[in-house]
Amino acid sequence: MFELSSSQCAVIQHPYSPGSTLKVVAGPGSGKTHTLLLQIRQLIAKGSVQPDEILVLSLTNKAVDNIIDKLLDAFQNDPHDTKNEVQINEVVSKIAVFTIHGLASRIVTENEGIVNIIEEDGWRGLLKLIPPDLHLGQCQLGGKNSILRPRELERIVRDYQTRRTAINKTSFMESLMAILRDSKVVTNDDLILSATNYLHVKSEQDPVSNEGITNDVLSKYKVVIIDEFQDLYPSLTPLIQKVAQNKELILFGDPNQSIYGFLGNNKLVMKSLESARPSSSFETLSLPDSYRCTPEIKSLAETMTGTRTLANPKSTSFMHSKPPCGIAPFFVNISDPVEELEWIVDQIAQLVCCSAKLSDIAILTRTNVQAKSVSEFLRSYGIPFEVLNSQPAWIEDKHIKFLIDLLRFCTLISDETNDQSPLTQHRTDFSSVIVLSSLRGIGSQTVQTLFNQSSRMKCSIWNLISNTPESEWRLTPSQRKKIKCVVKTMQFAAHSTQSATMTPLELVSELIGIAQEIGYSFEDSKQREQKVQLRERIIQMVKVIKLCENSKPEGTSLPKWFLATYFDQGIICHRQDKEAKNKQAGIVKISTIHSSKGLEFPIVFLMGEANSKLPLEKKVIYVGMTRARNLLYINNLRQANQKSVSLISPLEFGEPFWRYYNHDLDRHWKADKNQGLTKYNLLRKTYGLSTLQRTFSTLRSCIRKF
Ligand SMILES: Nc1ncnc2c1ncn2[C@@H]1O[C@H](COP(=O)(O)OP(=O)(O)OP(=O)(O)O)[C@@H](O)[C@H]1O
Repeated sequence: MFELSSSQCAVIQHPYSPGSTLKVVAGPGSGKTHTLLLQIRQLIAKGSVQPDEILVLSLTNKAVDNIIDKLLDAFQNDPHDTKNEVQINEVVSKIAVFTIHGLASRIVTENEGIVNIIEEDGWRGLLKLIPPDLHLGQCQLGGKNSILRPRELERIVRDYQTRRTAINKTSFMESLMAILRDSKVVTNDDLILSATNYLHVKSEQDPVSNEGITNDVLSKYKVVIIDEFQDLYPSLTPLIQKVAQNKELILFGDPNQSIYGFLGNNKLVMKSLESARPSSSFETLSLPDSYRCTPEIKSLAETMTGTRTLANPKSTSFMHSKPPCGIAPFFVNISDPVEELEWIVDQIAQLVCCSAKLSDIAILTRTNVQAKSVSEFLRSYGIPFEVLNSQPAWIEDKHIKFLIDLLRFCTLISDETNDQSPLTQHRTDFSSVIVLSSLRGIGSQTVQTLFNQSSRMKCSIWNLISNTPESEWRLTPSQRKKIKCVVKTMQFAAHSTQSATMTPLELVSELIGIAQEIGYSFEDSKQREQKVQLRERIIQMVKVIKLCENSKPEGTSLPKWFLATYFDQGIICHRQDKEAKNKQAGIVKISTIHSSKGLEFPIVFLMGEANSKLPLEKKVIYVGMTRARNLLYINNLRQANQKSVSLISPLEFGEPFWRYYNHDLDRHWKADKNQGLTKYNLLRKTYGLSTLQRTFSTLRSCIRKF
């Protein structure tokens, strides 16, 4: 365990003070996350607050993942703590760590039941409702050749809601709005707004006595810690203010790493948080140290992006920084994308022949598409890799998404069947559209006809198909037959999936069975590799349902609790898997820069243009560059005419660098030049590098100089 700097100690020892705000401004690699974790530990150790009185929030899953990942370690490494492992686990499990949207979702679900947070899939489902050749004012939405995309429909709906466009008030748009309203379909912004309203309404009801997350937020939590404050955007401000009311608010972040500026101006949020409390209760501390990047990397990152280094106005102490490593970051200008990837593979081969492990290396890209092509390229060489997603992969899987939609549909049907009040009626509409439009043999036309007929009859789609005789459905005989089969299965499923005695595994098996029975096709997972992947993701889903089973409050059904919390619970499982993966032999990490935020790697290859003049882009580049501990390669693809820094092969870095490298990573190091070269030759054979012209020339020059 390392010694804490005086700036870190100042934050950790900061006394608990209700109603105050502490803002900790910390540069990359200054130990922000580490300090945040130790501060939580200290607050509990001093008895200022109990573990279940601390709420930690962040905007991204990645940041939450990172905190959950390290929280247990921080407590286990406390030399003064005499608790055993079980007791430590218990303490850590009481600390609430959520994304802001995860917290909002829990509050809203607790108060009004299941809500549908609409994402791309949801909009895609709604697109199926649009009749051919539908004209709305200036816009033509439907038609055979319509290329309306989910995002465009989202924009049209938003504009229509706010009456910003000249779209006529048509019965179609009104029915679409009704579906969204009655099915409680919300966007992320709506979710934040509703959660804020519930907190306002509940805080006015006296006394606050009931159990649940809303009351925990209002009366139990004493300290609210927000990590990565630079990611907050204005529409979150009212919720944060309400959540932090009367509590100590601690904000950690780095304005230079604000890469979500496109969501809104973070400075406005910080201003309103500052002005909400008297200035005497607002304190700013900074962590100016730099434990991660070599000075070579840090100063290049600052010069290239025009970032100002953090000063520590309050501290007169020595600023901690790593000593120089002697190797400056490399600029590599390769104009051909394939050549660029070939070059990276060759460098990886050389690096692992020296002292690096495959798991030390990260390739950071600007886009997901670029990350995908890098992963395909590495796969073709047999190089093991892992793509770091901002969300656990199972949640992103379209088949799993369907199973979740199906479970939501079953649960809502069950509610609608048991409660025919106007509030519950129509809640199934959105799910009906999403589920029906994903089934084989049920085309957009069938969904549109049912939607139009139910709108005219002023009943829900489910009500229409489950309660009226099939002869009244305006469908063809074959369409009727299919819908009849869906209704029959779903009526049974609405009952079976809600059974209190069902185990998580039984629940998922039941869902898969229902999906197949109603005509959902898992067919694109026919290939062995995809089948294995889907099976693994289904196992993930079962694991998360198991976690939900353990944390489920009394009186809430498992499906409902899962639907409300699977996102956050999924992150916990993601962490357990990561631990298992880390134990495997080394794997190269591939990630977009956005998903790499908060992480660090000994060696980073940064792909894409690095010389942008746009302020937001500069911040993205800054984040990418500062993920590297020791070696940074900037593949400045679009700047092919810019002069490259002359490249040195890793095999030529020399002993002092590799000694430095191993010391930095706390590894034992044994110099052996020849072994490195032999290994490189072996790798060339294994990965087929010898087929590459370029590699040959690098290799030849490398052998000559060795
Ligand atoms: N006092 C210390 N002495 C030595 N190393 C430290 C110290 N504090 C933190 N570190 C190390 O510095 C590295 C960066 O720490 P951490 O990830 O907490 O930084 P961060 O400020 O959260 O970075 P970023 O803002 O880029 O996410 C980690 O490897 C951590 O173990």
